[in-house]
Formats: sequence, C-alpha cells, structure tokens
Amino acid sequence: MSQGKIVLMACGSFSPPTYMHLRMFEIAKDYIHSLGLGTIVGGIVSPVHDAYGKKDLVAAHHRVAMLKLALRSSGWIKVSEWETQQTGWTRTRASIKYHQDTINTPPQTETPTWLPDDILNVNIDDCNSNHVNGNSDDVTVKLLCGADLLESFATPGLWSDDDLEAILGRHGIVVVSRAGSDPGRFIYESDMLYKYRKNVLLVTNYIVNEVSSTVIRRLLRRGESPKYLTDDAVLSYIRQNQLYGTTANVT
Ligand SMILES: Nc1ncnc2c1ncn2[C@@H]1O[C@H](COP(=O)(O)OP(=O)(O)OP(=O)(O)O)[C@@H](O)[C@H]1O
Ligand SMILES: NC(=O)c1ccc[n+]([C@@H]2O[C@H](COP(=O)(O)O)[C@@H](O)[C@H]2O)c1
Ligand SMILES: [Zn+2]
Repeated sequence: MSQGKIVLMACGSFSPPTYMHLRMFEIAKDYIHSLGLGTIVGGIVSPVHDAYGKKDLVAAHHRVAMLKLALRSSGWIKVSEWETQQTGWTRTRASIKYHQDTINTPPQTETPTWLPDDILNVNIDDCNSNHVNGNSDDVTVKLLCGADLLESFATPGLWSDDDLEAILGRHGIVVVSRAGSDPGRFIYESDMLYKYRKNVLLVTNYIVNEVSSTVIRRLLRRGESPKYLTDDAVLSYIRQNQLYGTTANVT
C-alpha cells in the first residue's frame, strides 16, 4: 500500500444509507492512519445511477438527498452525484478514474461540490504554484467496500478483468469485513486478487453491525421500526417522500 495521500471512495446503491455505510469510512481511516499506511484526505460516497436497475433502488435524487442528510455532520465525507448525472450506468473503474483525475487537476471554472475540504484548501494555498499532474503530492483514490462487494468480483460477467486490473493496480481497494464473508480466503483463491494483494487492504471491523439497506427496507415494509439503524433525518425523509412502501406518518 502506498504511503501518500488517499481519498476513499465507496460506490453502491445506498437505498437507503445505513449507519454501516458511514462507519466503513471511519473504520478504514483509523486503520490506515494507525498503521501509517497513508494520509486520508477525504472520503466520497458515489451512489449508482438509476440505470443500474437493482431491486428497490429508489430514484437517485432521493438517495443523494438521504446521503447528504446522513453525512451532514461529517467533516470529511462528501457525496458525489457524478455517477447519477451520467446518461447511464458507469463502470466503477471509470468513476474512480474520473474522481481521481478531477481531484488532482481540479477544473478552474466550477469546483465540484464533492471535492474534499483538505484538497480545496491545499489548492487554494497552492494557487500560485504550478500544479502538474503526476507530482508526488497527487492523491490516490482507493475503492472502499465491504467484503461482499469484493466477493462480487467472482460473479461471472459482472466485472471485466481489465477493469479489475486497473482498479487493483492503479488505485487499490480497502475492504471492510462483513458477516458471512471471508475476504482473506477469497483473495487467496483469486489469481487476480492474489497477484495484487499488496494493494488490497483488509480491515477487520471488530464492532460488528449487521445492518443493511435490505434490513431497513424490510422493517419499513412491515410497518416496524428501523429507528437507530440509520439517521433520524433519513427516516423522516423516507416517510415524507413515502419511499419503500411507507406512508407519511411519524417515525
Ligand atoms: N454491514 C456492513 N459491513 C460492511 N460493509 C457494508 C455493510 N453494509 C454495507 N456495506 C458496504 O457498503 C457498500 C454499499 O453497499 P449497498 O448499497 O449494497 O448496501 P447494503 O446495506 O449491502 O444494501 P443492500 O442490502 O440493498 O444490498 C458496499 O461496499 C457494501 O459491501
Ligand atoms: N464492472 C463494474 O464496474 C461493476 C460491476 C458490478 C457492480 N459495480 C458497482 O458496484 C456497486 C454495487 O452496488 P450494490 O452492492 O448496491 O449492488 C455499484 O456502485 C456498481 O456500480 C461495478
Ligand atoms: Zn449490498
């Protein structure tokens, strides 16, 4: 793993966001800092485009709004709407590359709202120096995911080998453990992951929390309480907009 500046980027549905989606970032950041494996300068959540077509995927503007509510108290994790604004689904490799390129060479005209504050401040401080892409200060965007997403690499036809080589070779992955997955064994059994194992950081989550979006959707559907599994503001938003089979009454 490189020792430079790192931005962690999580992709997924986030339908709806849960506390574990947010915890992943904190757990990974602490692990990387405590072992001196790099400096985390920001986090990005990148919800997938509606065209991804997963079951129970509510419209992107709702998922973005819920993520923004859930992250309103975070000083370092931002929501990027970029994937949702494209004309269709974007492969993860392309999304990571877009975000990394934009961070390292921010557009002069309009500053993206998802740009981490630390990057913004550095760029303001350095505005008179010549920022050349490829310098030693460049940020690496790494894919942050749970172990189940890593295991999806083995699903036939889902990820191309080319994309996996690029993600593993040029960026790297930070994997947070998840009940029901054995990422160490999975890496060992995959030739591709084994080849790039230096770029796959396994982070054990010792404070296990098995909440998932599926669980929250199920509770809502059944008229049971998902309170304390995600942010109250997210739950209010869900009810106000009558998402996941809810009606607009109190939480
Ligand atoms: N409890 C968890 N522990 C570790 N990683 C998690 C956990 N919940 C979600 N993630 C990770 O969060 C990212 C986004 O996943 P996703 O939007 O599918 O959430 P989910 O809770 O798994 O939702 P769903 O139940 O709809 O599949 C993925 O990388 C996934 O592995
Ligand atoms: N080939 C690819 O780049 C590829 C394949 C499958 C899923 N993904 C991404 O992984 C994430 C999976 O999200 P879910 O776990 O919610 O299904 C999404 O962001 C999706 O875009 C990427
Ligand atoms: Zn999932």
